[in-house]
Formats: sequence, C-alpha cells, structure tokens
Amino acid sequence: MPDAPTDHPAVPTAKIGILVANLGTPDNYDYWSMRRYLNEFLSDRRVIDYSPWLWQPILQLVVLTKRPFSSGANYKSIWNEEKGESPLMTITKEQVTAIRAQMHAQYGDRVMVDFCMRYGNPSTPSKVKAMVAAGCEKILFFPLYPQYAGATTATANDQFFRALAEEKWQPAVRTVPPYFEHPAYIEALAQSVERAYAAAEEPPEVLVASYHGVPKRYLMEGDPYHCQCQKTSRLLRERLGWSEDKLVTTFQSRFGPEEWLKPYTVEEVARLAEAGVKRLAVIAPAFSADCIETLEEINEEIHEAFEEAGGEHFTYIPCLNSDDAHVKALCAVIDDNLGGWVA
Ligand SMILES: C=CC1=C(C)c2cc3[nH]c(cc4nc(cc5[nH]c(cc1n2)c(C)c5CCC(=O)O)C(CCC(=O)O)=C4C)c(C)c3C=C
Ligand SMILES: [Fe+2]
Ligand SMILES: [Fe+2]
Repeated sequence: MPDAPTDHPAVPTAKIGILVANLGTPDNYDYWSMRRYLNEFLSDRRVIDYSPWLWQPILQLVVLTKRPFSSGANYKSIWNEEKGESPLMTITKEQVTAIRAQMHAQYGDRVMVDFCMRYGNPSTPSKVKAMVAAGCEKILFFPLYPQYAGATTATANDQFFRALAEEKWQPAVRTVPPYFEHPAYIEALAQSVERAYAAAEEPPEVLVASYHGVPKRYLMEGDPYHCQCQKTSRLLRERLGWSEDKLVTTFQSRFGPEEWLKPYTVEEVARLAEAGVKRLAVIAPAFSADCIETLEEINEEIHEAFEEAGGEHFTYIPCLNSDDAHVKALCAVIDDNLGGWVA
C-alpha cells in the first residue's frame, strides 16, 4: 500500500468473539473486598431501582456496614481456598474452557471465546477491549442466565453497550436471548434430576425448583422473569413425565422489605415437611453455576429449614456447571445465534 503511512498500526486477522458473561463475585471474603463487590452490585439501578437519593444513604450507612461481615462469613464457608476464588469463578472458568474447546473444534481460530463479569473482575470493558484488540470485528455477547430478568440479563447487556461506546473501531454485535425453553437446556436439567434420583436410596417425593427471586413489583412492571421460570419448570416436568404435584416452583434470596415473587423457598420447604414430605430434592435452574445462593443458601439454610420442620432426606441437585450436557446446550445456543456469521 504505497499511500499508507509508514507508522500505520498493525491490523489483526478478523475474528468473531464469543463473550460469555456472568454476574460476578467478590475477589475475597474480607470486609473491603465484600464491601466493594456489594457496593457495585447494590448500586445498580437495574437491581435496586429506588431513587439514589433515598437508597444510597441506606446502602452506604446501613447495608454496607453490616452485610459485608455476614455475607463474607457465608462466602468463607464455600470458598475455593486452593484456587483463592469463589466457586462461581472456578466454575465459570471451567465452563468457558469447555465451550472454547468445542468452538475451536467447530470453527478453528476464527472464533475467540472468553468470559467477563457484570460486577468485579474480569470486568466487561476490559474483555471487550481485549477482543477488539485481538481483531474481533463481530462479538456475540452471551449473558449466562437462562431466564431473562432486568436485574441480570439487561444489566449485563447495558454494561456491554457502555463498553462498546469506548471503542474507536466498534465491532458488529449480537446479544444472546434467554434460553429458558431451549430443548438442550431442558434436557440437561432433566438428566441432572434423573442422575440424582437414581443415586438416592429412595427417590425424593417432591422436587422443588428454586429460582432466584426478584421484587414482585418488577413482574407487575413488565419483567418476564416470573413467566420464563414457570415455563422452564413446566417443560422440565413434562420432559420427566411427572404429574403437577411432583414439582413445585419457588423463589429464594429475598432482600429488603418489599414483597418478592412467591412462594418463598424457605417457607415452602417447611410447609412441605409439615405436610408430611420426608424426602425432598431441590434444583436451582436459574443458576448456570453453583454459587453462594445455591451452596450456602439452599444447601445449608434451606436444608436446615426442611429438617427443622420434620423433613428427613434433603437432596441438593447441583447446578449444571460444566456437565457435558450443559456445555452441549450452551454451544447449541451459541450456534443458533452465530447464524450467518460463520459458515
Ligand atoms: C438486592 C436485590 C437482588 C436482586 C433483584 C437479585 C437478582 C438476581 N440475582 C441473581 C443471581 C445471583 N445473585 C447472587 C448473589 C447476590 N444477589 C443479591 C441481591 C439481588 N439479586 C446479593 C446481595 C447477592 C450477594 C450475596 C449476598 O450478599 O447474599 C449470585 C451469587 C454470586 C456469587 O458470588 O456466588 C448469583 C449467581 C439472579 C439470577 C437474579 C434475578 C433473576
Ligand atoms: Fe442475586
Ligand atoms: Fe408469570
């Protein structure tokens, strides 16, 4: 190119980036790491939509003086000490390694697979920047939430779009829609239930599908999360060939004074135990990876609530994590959304 300036920057070979996004997790469980993480998370107006004039004083002066201690202790009880990170981080890395292997086997070096977090590290802007620098002229952004919620999918996408606004050469982009009814995701859930039931001495009488909750007001204002959770449960139950009384849908992790989606998991498991259910299983279909909400809240707090109310056998069915069937499902969702970008 005779007219090109002699100091023309190198232009890398064009690639397609697949950027998987999860929620994020604290860097450590000490007070300041917890406070930093919770501050970023709970200041997000997609998560808590009160006016900052009202909410920020409560958050800074009340919530963030207490919760980093209690949540920090919970994180300590599940921490991956060997790797120095939370389970969510370890599992996300395993998932991305498996997805990358499958994508490279299918498409070779034309695709680049990485992950980012909405809160904390690795940040979404840092990963978008790295993909653009590596030559990604197209990016498929994949929030790892099967069911859409403003508090999860939308805020992950918002952060992605804010990061794109910083780029001189902005790639063409797509965001992956929720996959709450994708047959491969339902199949992976069903196989995990069948595995757990086959391993139990006696099969559980009832399966509770416990989803992370959101304030009920979000549903009334148009968020489809509730309906997508109900549909996942129904499709799972139909795939298992069960009657309606064998699978109950509940919502967990209530935060603050407002009413959240009901029934609350902790109350429902106690009610089931009081009604005579002795053997119960719990699955958490909204979480693509085990985390504080499943390992601590379900498998410790909710487990205890069931036993205190007279239940005898509690089976926690782990999240799909890096199960082969899950990786296959996530790759199928990616493939569905790459249409026209790769041959
Ligand atoms: C305060 C409001 C919250 C809303 C609304 C909310 C929605 C929501 N969250 C997830 C998934 C995860 N949440 C996790 C942790 C977590 N969530 C909240 C609050 C809200 N979540 C808090 C304060 C915390 C931190 C832990 C604690 O202090 O109790 C996690 C786990 C992260 C980890 O590191 O392990 C996940 C995953 C969904 C899917 C959702 C709405 C649909
Ligand atoms: Fe949450
Ligand atoms: Fe609904």
